[in-house]
Amino acid sequence: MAGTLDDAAVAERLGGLPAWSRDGDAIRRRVEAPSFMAGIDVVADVARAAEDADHHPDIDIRWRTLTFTLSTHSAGGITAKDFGLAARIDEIAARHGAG
Ligand SMILES: C[C@H](O)[C@H](O)[C@H]1CNC2=NC(N)=NC(=O)C2=N1
Repeated sequence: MAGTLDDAAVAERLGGLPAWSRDGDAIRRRVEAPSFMAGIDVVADVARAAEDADHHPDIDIRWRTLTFTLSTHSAGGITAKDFGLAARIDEIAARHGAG
């Protein structure tokens, strides 16, 4: 589908984002926050970044563990937009002391 990255391009970009891995038509990372509320703050900042980018992750919250899953539904796969938001999520997690 137009805009989707091929397997080699996905693998190359994942090389620059070591916390992320591929799962089919999506990329995913887990974030461990220092506390439940710190995790919620991460989610709130990611939500703002997602709105700015008009690109929205799936988010799973389990106490201090957050899982972010990114895929471009309109394109039917992984695009540069997913990697752009992944980099933002890494910055936000680091700012909140989450890893
Ligand atoms: C109209 C709007 O741009 C689209 O619905 C956007 C919104 N956020 C989105 N987020 C994601 N992850 N995939 C999309 O295809 C998508 N589409």
